[in-house]
Amino acid sequence: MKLEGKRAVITGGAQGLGKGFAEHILESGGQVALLDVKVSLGLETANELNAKYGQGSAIFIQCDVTDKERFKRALQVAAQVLGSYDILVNNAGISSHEDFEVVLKINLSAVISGTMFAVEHMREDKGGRGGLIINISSAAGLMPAPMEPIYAASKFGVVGFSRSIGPAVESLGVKVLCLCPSFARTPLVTVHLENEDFRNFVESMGLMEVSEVVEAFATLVEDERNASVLSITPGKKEYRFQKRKANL
Ligand SMILES: NC(=O)c1ccc[n+]([C@@H]2O[C@H](COP(=O)([O-])OP(=O)(O)OC[C@H]3O[C@@H](n4cnc5c(N)ncnc54)[C@H](O)[C@@H]3O)[C@@H](O)[C@H]2O)c1
Ligand SMILES: CCCCC[C@H](O)/C=C/C=C\C=C\C=C\[C@@H](O)[C@@H](O)CCCC(=O)O
Repeated sequence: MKLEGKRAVITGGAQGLGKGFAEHILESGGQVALLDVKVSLGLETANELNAKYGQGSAIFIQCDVTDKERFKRALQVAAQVLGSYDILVNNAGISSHEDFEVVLKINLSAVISGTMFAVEHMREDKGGRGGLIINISSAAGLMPAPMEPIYAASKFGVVGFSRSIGPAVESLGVKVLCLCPSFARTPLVTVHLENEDFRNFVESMGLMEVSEVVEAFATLVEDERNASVLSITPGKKEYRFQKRKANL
């Protein structure tokens, strides 16, 4: 998909990878709505992006994606303010929490509800204009992560969901893509780097800059292969599960 003139909603867009994806869309001539629980940071980021890319290019909407009604309403507000939206990036995520169900709610359930809401908005058989849904999983959605088993469960879930729902919504003009980065330099990772074991593990895998993940995101969006899963590790970008069997 060419991004010029396209309108995107990005969950967890106040910082980190979400902010990086927003910058890429804006640089390509699109507009963005950032949804996040962090209100002052979200407003600050939207102001920064408007100053850089032109007033009206970015809006911020406060939203906790685990609250289904508010998430639905936030998407409706984004559609009203932007005119519509062509892309939803389900990016909001956390690594760990004392209550494992919170991790599953943010990292997996909200990806599912966001996808369902966006399909309803985009579906061509009900007057929509089609679109792209990009779900952010992780390398921990493709391989075991013994340090974070619940996180890994949520991210494996995102890969399985994206590969399954993509073919199911293709006839509606909607494609679902999935991105699986290994470690990147964002607050999600950097807050833990003082822990020596964690730091050693990250160093053994390598730590990407946000720009390397954004470059992979750009490839995924441009290629627009429905139900595809793109893995990005330092210096290596690779489509996984290439051979799709017939849709059952
Ligand atoms: N940074 C990495 O190394 C890495 C690697 C692989 C995958 N990921 C995934 O990429 C995504 C973005 O991660 P990041 O590294 O930018 O993290 P981050 O912590 O820097 O940013 C995540 C954003 O999500 C927001 N968020 C959290 N819970 C939310 C909720 N309930 N509702 C709305 N917003 C919420 C946060 O406020 C924050 O702004 C996550 O899904 C993460 O699992 C990150
Ligand atoms: C197997 C590949 C991993 C892929 C990257 C993943 O998506 C990103 C994860 C980001 C953060 C993970 C943090 C995990 C931290 C805890 O397990 C803990 O070990 C950190 C130490 C706690 C502390 O003292 O801060």
